[in-house]
Amino acid sequence: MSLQYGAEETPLASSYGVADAFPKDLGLWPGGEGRGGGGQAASPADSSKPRILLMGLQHSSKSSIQKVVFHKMSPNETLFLESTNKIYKDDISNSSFVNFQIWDFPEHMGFFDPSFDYEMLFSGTGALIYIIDAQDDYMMASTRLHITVSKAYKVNPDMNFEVFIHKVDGLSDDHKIETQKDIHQRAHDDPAVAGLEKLHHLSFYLTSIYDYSIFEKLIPQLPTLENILNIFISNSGIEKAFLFDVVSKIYIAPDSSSVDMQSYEPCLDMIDVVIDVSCIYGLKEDGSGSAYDKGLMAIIKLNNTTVLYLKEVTKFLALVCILREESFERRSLIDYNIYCFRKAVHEVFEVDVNSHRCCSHQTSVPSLKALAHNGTQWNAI
Ligand SMILES: Nc1nc2c(ncn2[C@@H]2O[C@H](COP(=O)(O)OP(=O)(O)OP(=O)(O)O)[C@@H](O)[C@H]2O)c(=O)[nH]1
Repeated sequence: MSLQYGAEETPLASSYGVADAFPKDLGLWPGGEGRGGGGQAASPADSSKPRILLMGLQHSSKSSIQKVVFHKMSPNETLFLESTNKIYKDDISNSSFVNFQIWDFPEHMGFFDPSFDYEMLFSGTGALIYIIDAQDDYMMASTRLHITVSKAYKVNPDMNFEVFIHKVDGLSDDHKIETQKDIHQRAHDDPAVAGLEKLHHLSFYLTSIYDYSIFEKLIPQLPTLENILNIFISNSGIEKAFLFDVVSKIYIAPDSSSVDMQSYEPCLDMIDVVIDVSCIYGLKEDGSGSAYDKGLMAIIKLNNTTVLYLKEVTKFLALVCILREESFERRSLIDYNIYCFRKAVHEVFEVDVNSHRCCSHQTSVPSLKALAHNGTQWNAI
């Protein structure tokens, strides 16, 4: 999947204008705080970053998804989250490599009120993710999904719609498929939705915070990065490699569906060790500087004739490779391939940023083809 985001540069002044049109008595623009770290209750002065809107019935998991994916909350801790009663706006750009806003919109706060300002909510939104709790009776959620997408489509036909059939960890494989089919069928049978051409392509995904699925769906660069990582590994004589976001520890692996913990854990530990040592001995005496610098690298030889090799890739990403000692003897070639890999990753994010800047409509995630045109070449061992 590639999520697409709107990239309109909405002037601040007009944001103030439309925000004022929200029904104030519903308490959606309060001075009060949103819950949890990192975000805030939405205010009229929102920036024009690409925006993803999370919607769904109460307890469908909007906040859990946001916290687990972007705030390192462990899935079990989500059991203690309180209900959200304001729009909760989260700016995902400072702590990670992804760059957009995600809004948790509690629809019970007036979405179905006749005076609700749909224009304000949907006009600046690039993607709407509707979450359906697969462990609950999903009839009501399906109906609400249809109403929501048809209202959103009227305001903003360019918007992308994705449906997460969520909490599938509790379902058997057969039950998952049945549920997906049923929800899909209902969407296409509904005359309100069936008439909207774009919604023929409404995408449904099975997700859970207890596995990798939710990360995969929320980080749009993921498939491209996965492909680049595959190309790098197959040309470098490397056993395994992970691309980690050093802050959140979200990782990308060549075959993410079958990551074995015996490879993953030492790589994760290595990042912690390197950052810890760097924090203790690498910062200046007054505490300034960064524990994760450009050019940072580390090598650890293990007692099983393998080597762990860590290299900085971007401000937020580190590549950690596991390779055999004899492969590591050709380190200069590996370094050259890492250099190509690094360049390719930078291009992915540059293309993304540039397309957000340049286009006035929807932008898509760059493909590997685009990277190939830019001339990155890999040397094989
Ligand atoms: N089994 C399972 N439970 C989940 C999953 N994701 C979230 N939950 C649980 O679902 C419950 C509701 O989650 P919330 O994130 O508070 O739901 P919400 O949509 O933000 O709820 P409101 O703020 O009331 O609208 C919590 O108890 C979570 O632990 C999942 O993938 N699987």
